Amino acid sequence: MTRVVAQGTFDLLHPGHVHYLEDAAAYGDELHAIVARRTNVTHKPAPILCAEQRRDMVAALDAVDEAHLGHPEDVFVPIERLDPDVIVLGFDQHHDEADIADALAERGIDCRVERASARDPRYDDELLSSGDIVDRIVERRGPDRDDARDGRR
Ligand SMILES: Cc1cc2nc3c(=O)[nH]c(=O)nc-3n(C[C@H](O)[C@H](O)[C@H](O)COP(=O)(O)O)c2cc1C
Ligand SMILES: Nc1ncnc2c1ncn2[C@@H]1O[C@H](COP(=O)(O)OP(=O)(O)OP(=O)(O)O)[C@@H](O)[C@H]1O
Repeated sequence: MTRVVAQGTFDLLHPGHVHYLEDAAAYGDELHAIVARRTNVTHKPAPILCAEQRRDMVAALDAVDEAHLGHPEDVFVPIERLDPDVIVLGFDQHHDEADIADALAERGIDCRVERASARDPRYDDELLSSGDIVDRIVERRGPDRDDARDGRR
């Protein structure tokens, strides 16, 4: 049984996330997704949604066998617990394969590191970035929005 791990923030889910997780799942028999804690997302604006909601949405995807809240402090705690055969990084994830491989070796974890492919937009108006989705929401529903939702939540 080949166990695969994928990870990410997974704030506002989009087809790019689905592609990544399906790509990762193809590396083995069982895919575990680790959902980043807000405090560990320091390389970009913090996610809008809480970790539990982001975990639940990832868990609902067919490609994912189990989704886990990431460890608040040590990103290798879930890795040591799951003991995966493969860790698949996202196509643009800010982690270096060699650094991860070295960290795994230091911990005596026998696991290879792969990188998933990108999903390119299929439709003119497709948004394949959680951040871009947030930006569009602000643009269309923000304080100086033109399609005001008067009186509604
Ligand atoms: C091997 C690995 C294990 C990770 N484990 C955790 C974790 O336990 N807790 C956590 O908050 N984030 C964890 N992360 C996620 C990172 O914290 C980082 O925020 C995440 O990779 C965000 O990537 P993104 O910008 O693609 O969403 C892990 C990342 C990797 C590569
Ligand atoms: N278009 C895409 N194609 C393939 N993988 C993607 C795509 N978009 C995101 N991913 C992957 O999904 C994982 C989680 O990404 P993340 O949660 O950072 O979402 P994001 O949409 O990339 O966020 P943002 O664009 O706001 O940084 C990462 O490993 C990332 O590489």
